[in-house]
Amino acid sequence: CVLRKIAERTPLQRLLEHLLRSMEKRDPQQFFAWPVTDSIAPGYSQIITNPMDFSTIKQKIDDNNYQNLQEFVDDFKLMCDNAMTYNHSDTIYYKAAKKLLHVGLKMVTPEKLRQLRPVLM
Ligand SMILES: CC(=O)c1cc(-c2ccccn2)c2ncccn12
Repeated sequence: CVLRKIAERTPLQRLLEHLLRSMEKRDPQQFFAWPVTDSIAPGYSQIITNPMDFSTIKQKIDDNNYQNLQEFVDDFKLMCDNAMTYNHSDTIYYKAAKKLLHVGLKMVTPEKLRQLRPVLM
């Protein structure tokens, strides 16, 4: 039979998956769940050069593509900034992005990180 290598998780991957789940909970309408398409957002791919969404972040965690927490936070900020670039400030998407950015960054303050399994910090 083929020996299957069970995907073991590094401590960083476990931390990032916890943070991702917490951030996704703050997006109940799932505006940020999947890549934004040009069909739902006309001209999106011409305006936003570096698209990002939660499903892409999840894939990067699974691929062990993040070397550290900062790279993960940078993608989260990119995702929110893209929405605040493409969408006008009076849209639900802009407002959702602004709120999500604020809430998400509070999750990764040193104080909050220390509260996560202190033994790991
Ligand atoms: C994140 C974002 O910019 C976005 C998500 C969506 C979206 C995401 C899921 C379902 C419906 N719309 C959207 N629609 C129009 C313009 C922008 N957006």
